[in-house]
Amino acid sequence: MYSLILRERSGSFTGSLWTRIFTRNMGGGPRTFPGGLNKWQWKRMHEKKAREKENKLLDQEKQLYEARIRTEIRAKMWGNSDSNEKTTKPSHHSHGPMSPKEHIKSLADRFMKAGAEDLWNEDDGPVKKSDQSSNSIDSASNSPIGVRRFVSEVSASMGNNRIFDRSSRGFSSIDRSSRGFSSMSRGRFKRNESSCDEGDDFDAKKFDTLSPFSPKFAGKKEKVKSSSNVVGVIRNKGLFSKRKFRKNDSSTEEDSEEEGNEGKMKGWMDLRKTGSSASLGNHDIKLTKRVNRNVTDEELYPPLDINTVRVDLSKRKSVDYVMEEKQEPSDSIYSAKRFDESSISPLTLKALSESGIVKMTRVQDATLAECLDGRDALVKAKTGTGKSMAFLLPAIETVLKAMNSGKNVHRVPPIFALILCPTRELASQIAAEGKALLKYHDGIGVQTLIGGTRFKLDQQRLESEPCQILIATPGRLLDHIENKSGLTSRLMALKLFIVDEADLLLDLGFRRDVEKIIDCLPRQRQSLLFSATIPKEVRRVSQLVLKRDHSYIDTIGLGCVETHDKVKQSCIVAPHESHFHLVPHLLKEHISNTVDYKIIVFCSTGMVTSLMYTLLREMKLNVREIHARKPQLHRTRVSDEFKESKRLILVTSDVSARGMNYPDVTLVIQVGIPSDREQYIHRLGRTGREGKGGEGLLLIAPWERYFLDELKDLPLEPNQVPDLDSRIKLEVDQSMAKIDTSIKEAAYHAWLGYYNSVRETGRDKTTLAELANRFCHSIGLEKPPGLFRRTAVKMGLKGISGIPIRK
Ligand SMILES: Nc1ncnc2c1ncn2[C@@H]1O[C@H](COP(=O)(O)OP(=O)(O)OP(=O)(O)O)[C@@H](O)[C@H]1O
Repeated sequence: MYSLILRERSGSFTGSLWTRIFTRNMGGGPRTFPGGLNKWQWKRMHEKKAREKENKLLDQEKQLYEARIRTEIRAKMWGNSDSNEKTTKPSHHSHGPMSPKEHIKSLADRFMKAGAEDLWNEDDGPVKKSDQSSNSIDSASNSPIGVRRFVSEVSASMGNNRIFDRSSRGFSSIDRSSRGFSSMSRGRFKRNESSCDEGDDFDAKKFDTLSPFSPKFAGKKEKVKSSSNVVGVIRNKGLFSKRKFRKNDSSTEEDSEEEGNEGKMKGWMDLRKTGSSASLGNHDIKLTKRVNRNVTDEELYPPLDINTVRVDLSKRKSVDYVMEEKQEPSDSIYSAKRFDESSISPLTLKALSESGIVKMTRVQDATLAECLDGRDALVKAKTGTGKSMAFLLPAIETVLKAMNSGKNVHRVPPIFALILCPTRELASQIAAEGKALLKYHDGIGVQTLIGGTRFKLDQQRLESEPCQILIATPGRLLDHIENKSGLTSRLMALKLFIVDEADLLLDLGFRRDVEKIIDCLPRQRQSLLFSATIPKEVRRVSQLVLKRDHSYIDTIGLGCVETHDKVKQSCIVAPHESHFHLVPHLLKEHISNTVDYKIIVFCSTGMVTSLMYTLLREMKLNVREIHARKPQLHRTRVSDEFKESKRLILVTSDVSARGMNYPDVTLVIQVGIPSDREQYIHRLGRTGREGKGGEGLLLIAPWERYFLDELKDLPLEPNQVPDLDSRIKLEVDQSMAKIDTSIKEAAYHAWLGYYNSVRETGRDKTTLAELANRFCHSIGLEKPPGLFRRTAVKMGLKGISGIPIRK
């Protein structure tokens, strides 16, 4: 994320840039670095702190878990046998020791949540019995099925859309036969496979790389036909072997720590074979020995408990099933449920029906009841499927409830719902949607706090107009909090905290600000996180905001791609020098084939956006630009115009990548690699909204091909490089020649800054300098413009040949 910020800011490396704080690229205004730190020291300090905090959280969780397991086993060893279990059995929710039955059941509950596999480590799987097991137990009961495989089956029987409830309320499942099963089993390996539409057969090989307990490892490869079969297998073999707490995948320090542990692990693994059920790190050595002495497998895995689990699972019901039951086509974004079947207020219903909104989308159906219940939730749903409404409706209900509670004795007018989002345009868009929903609710107001407006005016507006729902970008909100504008006391009554585009806001670039904001919010509150992409790391750090017993609601489904089937995706790999020729060609081609075209062109930085816009304007195309360096008034005007228009091209940086709802976009072109896979998905998501069709095109240079690996599970078709006709070439060259050198120089600097911050390209500075020079020539600059010495030092480019330094 930081690199993203840098990209936006790196359009021109002027002195003023480096004296500005690395605020959010999309929202915040300038702030100075406290303590006289420079930008890099500031960044490193924050990254270090964030890492430390994460590690601390993980350690705490680990310790708690270990302590509980130890207590449970100790209780089991010393007298808590089956016979007296009934009298000594503590409540499931207490922190006291559990009986073996409860222990196995609670573990089963944890592991059998689809999605829980994110929390497993590679070795999770059943204990592989010593030789005699393979000889003495019949093959059906002895199949060395992995926990992953078991969950896959169980998950499959629940369909693709799921609600995973961390509490005992759980979800329901129905047996949907092998079709669902195979799609779910593939889901867990989505990074390695193309899509959930791939063949139907469950392939045991897929487990080979994941678990030493996979069928191949055991010398067998078998297909599992029914979940009851699997349950039987698990009952006999022991379901759970080891749960190691996975640390931050990206941290090399932590990686090496885990590697170091591997040797030790091997030692205790041998012991473990004799019977431990749930184990953790080296602490299980002791535990396993005790289990070995006193407890039999029979006691640890009582058949009755597995049956209970089976019954439990059969009660759970997936969202998918609900959809099928109500005859809704599986590719529709809509559910069969109507808003008037829910408990939202009649005045909101009136506003909805007036806008022609009757049916819920799937994400709204899947989340509304949960959110209205006051539960915390982490929600994942595809782009353009109505997530904003899914959180605005509970926000309005929360406000109504709080205002009618009779406890309204606040000294200052309270803010009951706070919605955090990454960009100014998105905040305004959500506010507009909120206002439309509140049309008939007198006295309830939605307001925004976003950068680019005057601080004092914000303050006056907040004081003079009703504001029970506040929508803010983190930077500006923090400015208000830090400047003691009276906002903190108004937030003390907060009931609901919502983070839209949660993965971006919990990423390192924003996380610190989000943490500071959370520190100012009451602990007793409901929190909801929404995004179309939720990488594993985000699921982990979501604990910063959510309660431990939050629900994870995923309407996409494991193994199903996060992009829409109706959006055709393709990729062109062409030399970087040709990109400025190819883009106009591709635009003209699309325009000639599409009557009501509406195109978004994403460029990697603000200044490259500016250059592309100027070129297209020179070529007399109907084009507009938005990026962070444009004044807010311009950004708002263009954004509104693009919403309303047809036959228009918007050239933009990532400020428009997330959440923006521009209806009926027919084509999205991404020039150069996006910052990551998630950003690709969000940019692409500007087309194909509300279940409509669209087209996405990624244009990259041959040396950017490595990025395609990140997208290999998406249906991205390779396209031929189109033959450029000489007229277009000439037109581009002539138009480029007319563009002011300062725009090109700024674009060169921004380009260099962007690719320097991309890990893969930033490592080899000499190659980077060469590529930058090629880019420089392609935009008509004779030689690369010099960098300030300080800038070159900070970027690690001082002394690199091809990087001139300004005198
Ligand atoms: N139930 C509904 N019926 C009809 N239209 C709806 C419904 N819910 C939302 N919409 C419309 O769908 C469009 C897309 O919604 P929204 O912008 O909330 O999508 P999103 O899931 O938040 O997308 P992104 O992931 O890009 O942020 C909006 O125009 C919204 O008004």
